[in-house]
Formats: sequence, structure tokens, C-alpha cells
Amino acid sequence: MGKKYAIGVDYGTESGRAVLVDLSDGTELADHVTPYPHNVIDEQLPESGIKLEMDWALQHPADYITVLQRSIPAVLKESGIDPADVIGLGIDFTACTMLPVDENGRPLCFNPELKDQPHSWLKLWKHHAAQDEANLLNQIAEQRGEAFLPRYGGKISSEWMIAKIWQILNEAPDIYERTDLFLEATDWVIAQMTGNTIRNSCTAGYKSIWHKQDGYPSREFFKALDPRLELLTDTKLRGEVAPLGTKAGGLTEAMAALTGLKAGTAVAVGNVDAHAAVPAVGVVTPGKLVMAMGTSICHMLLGAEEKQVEGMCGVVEDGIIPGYMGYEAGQSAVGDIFAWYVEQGVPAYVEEAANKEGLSVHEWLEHKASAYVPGQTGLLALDWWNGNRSVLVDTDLTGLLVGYTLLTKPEEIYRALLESTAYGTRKIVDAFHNNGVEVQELYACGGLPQKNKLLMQIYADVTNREIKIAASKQTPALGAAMFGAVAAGAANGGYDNIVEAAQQMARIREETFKPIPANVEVYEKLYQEYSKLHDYFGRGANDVMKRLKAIKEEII
Ligand SMILES: Nc1ncnc2c1ncn2[C@@H]1O[C@H](COP(=O)(O)OP(=O)(O)O)[C@@H](O)[C@H]1O
Ligand SMILES: O=C(CO)[C@@H](O)[C@@H](O)COP(=O)(O)O
Repeated sequence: MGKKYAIGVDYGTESGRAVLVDLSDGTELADHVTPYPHNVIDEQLPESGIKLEMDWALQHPADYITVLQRSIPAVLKESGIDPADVIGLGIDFTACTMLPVDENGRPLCFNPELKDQPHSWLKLWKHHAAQDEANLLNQIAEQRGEAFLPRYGGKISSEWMIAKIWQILNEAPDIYERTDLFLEATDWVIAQMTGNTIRNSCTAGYKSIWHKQDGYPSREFFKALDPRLELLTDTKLRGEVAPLGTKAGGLTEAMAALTGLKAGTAVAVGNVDAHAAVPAVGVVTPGKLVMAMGTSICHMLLGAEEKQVEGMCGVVEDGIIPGYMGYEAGQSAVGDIFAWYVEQGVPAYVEEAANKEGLSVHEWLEHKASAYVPGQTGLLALDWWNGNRSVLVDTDLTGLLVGYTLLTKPEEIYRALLESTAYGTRKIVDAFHNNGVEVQELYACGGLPQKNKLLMQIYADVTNREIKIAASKQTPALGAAMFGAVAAGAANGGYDNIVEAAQQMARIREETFKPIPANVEVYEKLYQEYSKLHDYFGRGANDVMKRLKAIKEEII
């Protein structure tokens, strides 16, 4: 058998990327990025211009097909590989990114009758307008002593499937009625590729409260939420749930024509971006926390047993690597906070200076901020620009920066923002480590470790742990390709399981970031201050952030 290849497609928040990989050693022969033509839809609907309410975030499902249409032919062309030698295809996605579809699997927002209704559209993971539903869901689950709650750190997030579905039912009952299935976007794209609608156990487990042994929560629970939801899991959430690496089917003739691949190429069931990244950095055992660092951060960790950890997004058996409990936690905004500052906060002179020096504003600020030592800015921030995912699980919290003076410089603010996200990660590391899920070392992948060395050094110093960096620039896509190879199977030149694929294909860089003792000492003090602010504003002592939001909502 000659050399065989797989393609992984990573669907991020703003773009989708394809990578074509050599299955013998994981070498990436070509990659290609397609920005979503409609990007994130958070102000008004396309065409109609209908205004969206606060905290909404939608996407256009057609953009995901555009990614396949543009990026797969591009990697085939760049690599010069014969499509017949591409034996497997896998995808990974942001999650919970979900959509309502009709009996033909067509998104409701494609229906001219419904497209002007915001709830017919696909809700992106960072759609945060279902917080009221999430709050009520958590209250009812707690009152009923639902066994699933501890598996999700005590709270179900408004980002996840059930809260989003409930918001649709409350605000657009007709859309709820017309929905045949609510699907994760990752499962919808796989259905488009193979003609087979099949749910993957990863998103079902982490985002839809599905459990390998117990299935979904009971009908009684859903009835207690709202009688109209009683049969939700038998109807609109129905369907087979398959483990990661399962072959969903072969590529259809239509998709083969669209992508340039062969019809029948093995396609793996869907996956989540952060979860796909774990085997791609070679992590297949406990003790190693993988951070997928981009717009947001997802923290992934394996454990031998099921433990209770405050604010984790979930623990799912086989949810990342078969044979282990897969733990997930996260921060809802990281790169997004830096982007906000660069776009909304810096004075014109910074942009001019960066342009003059041929640097991006991020690079210019990083360079300037590197001249400071920990504590020198006198600033401290709470990293809640997009709410708090772990450990507080509250999307109604907002950002805070303390310590400004008339002398405060833009690079100092930038540094304080970088540091605040590191403190947020430290909270998560401590929550796991102190509750019996050990964290010995950190692995980082995603866009940020490639872009910002200062950020990575701060993370090593704040967590007092060495950080290893993925060699791949497209780690989730590499992981998705590995699952594609598993779907193809060893008999066809792929692999029979993800651990074998990881042993052959995963790579990390030689360069690591090690904690610097003097920095660790100062950051320990600053982290204690962060923790005080965190608890004061985040645990009910002062709900000013929520009150401000409520006043704003009354006015809008
Ligand atoms: N030099 C930089 N330092 C820190 N953050 C950066 C830098 N350049 C870009 N970013 C941030 O990186 C984020 C995008 O990360 P990336 O991993 O590429 O995307 P995604 O999260 O969509 O997968 C953006 O939020 C942007 O603000
Ligand atoms: O929540 C998850 C995974 O569970 C992510 O998909 C979400 O944070 C988005 O990730 P990105 O920052 O766009 O890579």
C-alpha cells in the first residue's frame, strides 16, 4: 500500500481551515483557511437587516459548506496528492453551535418563510441570550437533586444545547414546532457530507447532558422545566449517538463533486475543536492539561475516575480519549478580550507606531508590555468580558480593570488583560488539581501560542507549570484528520484507534515555557488579589455587574 492521507477540517469562530496530513507521521502537507463570508452575525440578520437583541451570536450554515468547497480543493491542489489516496476525513467544530432543521435536514433559516425570524438561525457557541433559561434549569435541577448536575460542575451553561432550545421554545414557539431536529453544527455538516444524520458522543455528552450509561435526563425533568419539553429527547433530540472515530458514512457523490475527493471516502462522526486537539498534541493519558487557546480557551484533561469539580463544563466517559473520563473547562473570552482592546481601546498613536514599525497592534503592544516585570503596571483585571464559563458559570458577569492612574499606558493595560486570562486559567487548574484530577503539566495549542510569547510566559509563571506547545499550527484540524484515519481503519491504511494514531502522528515543539521563580513569587501575590475580586464580584457579595446589565436591558 502506498502513502495514505487524511484531511481534517477545523471550524473555528471566524473561519474554517482544512489540513491535509500524511498518515505515516502526521506531516502536514498543505493547509488552507476560509473566513466565513458572513462571519459572526451578532447585530442584524443578513438580507432583512432585522436587529438582534443583546448577547445574540448567530452564524450562516451555508458558510460551513463554503469552507469545504474552497479549502479542500485548495489543499488537494497545494499538496498535489491524488484524491484516491485521501482515505479519511474528519471535522471538528466550536460547540455548542446548534441549529434547528426540518424533516429534510434543511436549516430552518434556509426557508424563505422563516428566514426573517432570528430563532430560525444557527446559534453560535457564544450566543449568550439563554441565561434566564439556564438559571431556571439549574434551579430546577438542583431542587430535584438531579444526578447529572455534579457531572457538569454544578451548573449547566447558557451556552449549551438545552438552554438554547428552551429559549427558542419560549420566544418562538412556532419555530420550535417546525423543528424536526435540533442538531449540533458538527453533526449537521457530517450529515451534509455523508447523507447520514448521526450524533457524536462528545457534543452529546458535554453539551446536551447525554450520559453513556444513563442517556439524557428523564422526561420528568424536562416536564418540570416546561411541559412542552417533556418529549424533547425522544423527538427533536432523537437519533443514534456514536463514539468518536466511528465512521459516519462515505462521502456522497454531490460532496465528492464539490470537494474534489472520491465518493465513498470514509468520514468520521463530528467532534469538538478543543477535544480533537488533545490526541493531536499526543496527550492520551491523565495529568496533562491541554489548552486550546484562541478566541476563547478550552481546558481538556483526562482522569481515571469521575470526580466533582466546581464549574467544569463536564466530565464525559470516553468524551476525549476512549478508556478515560474526559474533563472540560473553559474561559469564554481570551483572544477576544485582546481583540476588543486592540479594536476599541488603543489611541491612534499606537496604531501609527505599529504601522511604522511593520507590526500588528497586538505585536507592538506585546513588545512594549514585555519590558515590564510582574506587578509593575499596578493593574489588575477580571477577565469576564464575555462572562465567566469556569468556574463560576455565569454569562452575566462582565469585565473589570482596577489600578488606573493618569500615567497608565496602553501596553500596561494590554499586559493586565493578558495576565487576567492567565489568572482565569489558574482558577481552573487549581479547581481540578485540588479536587483529585491532577494537573502536572500544560500543553498549549491554537492560534495564541503561535502569536504571543509574552502571553505563554505569563501563563507558565501564573500557573507555576511548564507549558509544551503543539508543533502544528492547525492542531484541532490535525486531530480531526486523525479521527478521519480511524474512521477509515487500519485495513485501508488508517488506524484502528486514536491512541495508535496519536503515537504515530502527534508532535510538539522542542521549545517549552518554564516558570521563572521570581515571577512566580509576584504572580502568587497578584493571584491572591485576583481571587478576592473574583469572589467578591462573582459569588454574590456585590452583584453590581448584573444590576448594570439589568438597567441597560431596560433602556435598550
Ligand atoms: N499577537 C497576538 N497576541 C494575542 N492575541 C492575538 C494576537 N493576534 C491575534 N490574537 C487573537 O487571537 C484570536 C484568534 O485566535 P485563533 O486561534 O486564530 O482563532 P479561533 O479561536 O477562531 O480558532 C483573536 O481573538 C485575536 O484577538
Ligand atoms: O466551547 C468550546 C468547546 O467546548 C469551543 O468550541 C468554544 O469555546 C470556541 O472555541 P474557539 O475559541 O473558537 O476555538
